Amino acid sequence: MPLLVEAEWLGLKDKETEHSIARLFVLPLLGIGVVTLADWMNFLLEGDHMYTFVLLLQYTTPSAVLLGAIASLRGYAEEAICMSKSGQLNTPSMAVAYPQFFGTKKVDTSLMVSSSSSVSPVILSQDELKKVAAYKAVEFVESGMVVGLGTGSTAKHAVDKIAELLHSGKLKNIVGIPTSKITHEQAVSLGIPLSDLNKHPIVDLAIDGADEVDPQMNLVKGRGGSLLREKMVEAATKKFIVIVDESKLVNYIGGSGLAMPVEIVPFCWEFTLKRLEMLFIEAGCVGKLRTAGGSGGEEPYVTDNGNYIIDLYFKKDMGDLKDASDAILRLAGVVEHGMFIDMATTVIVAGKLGVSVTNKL
Ligand SMILES: O=C[C@H](O)[C@H](O)[C@H](O)COP(=O)(O)O
Repeated sequence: MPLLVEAEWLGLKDKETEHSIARLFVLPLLGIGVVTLADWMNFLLEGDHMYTFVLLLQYTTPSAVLLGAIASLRGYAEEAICMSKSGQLNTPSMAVAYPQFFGTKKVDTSLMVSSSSSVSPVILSQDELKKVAAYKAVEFVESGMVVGLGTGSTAKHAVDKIAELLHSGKLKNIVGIPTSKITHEQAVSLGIPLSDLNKHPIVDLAIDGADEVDPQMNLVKGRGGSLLREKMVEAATKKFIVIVDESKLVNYIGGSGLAMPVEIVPFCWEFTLKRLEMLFIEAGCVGKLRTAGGSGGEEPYVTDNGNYIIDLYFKKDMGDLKDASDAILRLAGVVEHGMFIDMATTVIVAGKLGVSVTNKL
């Protein structure tokens, strides 16, 4: 019986609490009830107390309940969805389970069925979802490729996986182009051969996270401070795969209410901040200098390129994104902004109901 149903009986709202209560209390009580009823109706082997005991044990221990939930992974499916340039979604074309995340050799793939089956109640943490999206993206990496290595907590999983495949010999002759100093350090520590855009001006494939993804696959990036190098590398790539967990999906750019970063030169940054706010006065835009470090955390955050970041917060939709982009870039003092408009070719979203792969045609 689906766990969600029991949770609904209890009138619970929070999904993780629902699932925990359902797994740890409701299901065991139901199990006891079913076994007791079966015993009372003489459905069990008469006089075989050990058999009854084992049945009760199976249905009441949390680990057994958890194993049942893991088995229900068969409902965890992936949909490959094609999206047209106009942003219309077409019918899902394929469905498989999460082999790369749970997938270790222990997974019984015979349990995997299509996404049209039941919805799995198994809860993944946000970091696990990021890993699912990242591992899926790495399936697109082929030997001999020049690969843009993104920055952030999601992209980090992709870099780890690429290194693992290189060491196991499943991938060969990969050249990585890191999008930040921190990714450079990670890749060096993992032994991934690296280069740069000077030597490799054309990148085959880039994999990176994002802070927001809108329905047209436009992005906000740079809350981790790496937007400039990311944009340089990802503008030079043939295929740009964005990897996110579902919390990053927004109806419109700026729609999360969180920062849209703009990298600026430090010179007279307050002047640039005010000019940025003025551009979007109708959208209720407020700008803040990003700070980090210092004894009180009040020192300006300095990017890998020696610049500052102004984080813009919008109360309303900023309107046409290309117009907004042009207006920002026309301001002297602005180096780059974190809107990645029409750049992603594939978006991989890992959510609690599965992972979707959306390609821009
Ligand atoms: O500057 C940071 C990058 O744009 C990241 O890709 C972005 O902030 C997403 O990071 P995360 O995967 O940690 O959410």
